[in-house]
Amino acid sequence: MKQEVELEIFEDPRALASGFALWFYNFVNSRPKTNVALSGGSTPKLFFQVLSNEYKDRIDWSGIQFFWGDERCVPPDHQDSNYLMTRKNLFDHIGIPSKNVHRILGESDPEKEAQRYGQEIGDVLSHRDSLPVFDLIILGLGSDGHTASIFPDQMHLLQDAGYCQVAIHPDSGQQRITLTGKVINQADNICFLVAGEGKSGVVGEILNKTGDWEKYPASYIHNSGGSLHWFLDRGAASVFQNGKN
Ligand SMILES: O=C(O)[C@H](O)[C@@H](O)[C@H](O)[C@H](O)COP(=O)(O)O
Repeated sequence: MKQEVELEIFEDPRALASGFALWFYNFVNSRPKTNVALSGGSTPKLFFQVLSNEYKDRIDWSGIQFFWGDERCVPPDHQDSNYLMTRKNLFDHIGIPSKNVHRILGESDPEKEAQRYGQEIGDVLSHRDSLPVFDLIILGLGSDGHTASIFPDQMHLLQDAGYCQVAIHPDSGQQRITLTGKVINQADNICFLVAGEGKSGVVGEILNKTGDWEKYPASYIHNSGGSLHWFLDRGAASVFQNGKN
């Protein structure tokens, strides 16, 4: 079954962050409770800043359970930590109960933590077809086609039977913990946030199914039955829109 992609294109990264913040506000306010998995990366950072500046008092934060789609295997005060980025740009500015923040313990033994976090997800979320269901997963896209921490040389993580696994960044060798493709694709809503011309080639290939699209993990993210949204800025959308690749 071919899944429709809902696409929104904004002028620049800041407009994209504002547009997605409005979408997020409407989403969480239309439901009593939300389980969301966050992403690392530069666009989510802007999105968190907009949320804390403009939506701080307009969202009932106690109704949201925050998880992560991936984390770097570093302590929570390390500059590479996705948790630290979220804390600094969002949690430090809003009233979020600590029981609502389900962080990946990047400082723990990676294999054990992947197991533990998978168990935590399994315990908190409801299930469909024996898999936990996120209401929303926010994803970024690397210029090599990776998403969460599923890299092109580790495509097996798309199909892995676990909920979480250890991944290795192909260039730096840094260990990561990532949700597997099965859990990502079980989400009710998946939102890619992608900004910048540097991503335009890979975005064009994935959305037009041209070139090397089959080699990119992000090409295999489609939540059967759910909604798949791509939020782009003009730079990231340029090749896709011109149909140049
Ligand atoms: O922790 C991470 O690094 C990610 O979750 C990763 O998948 C990221 O979203 C992309 O690499 C895009 O990152 P940018 O938005 O910074 O380009």
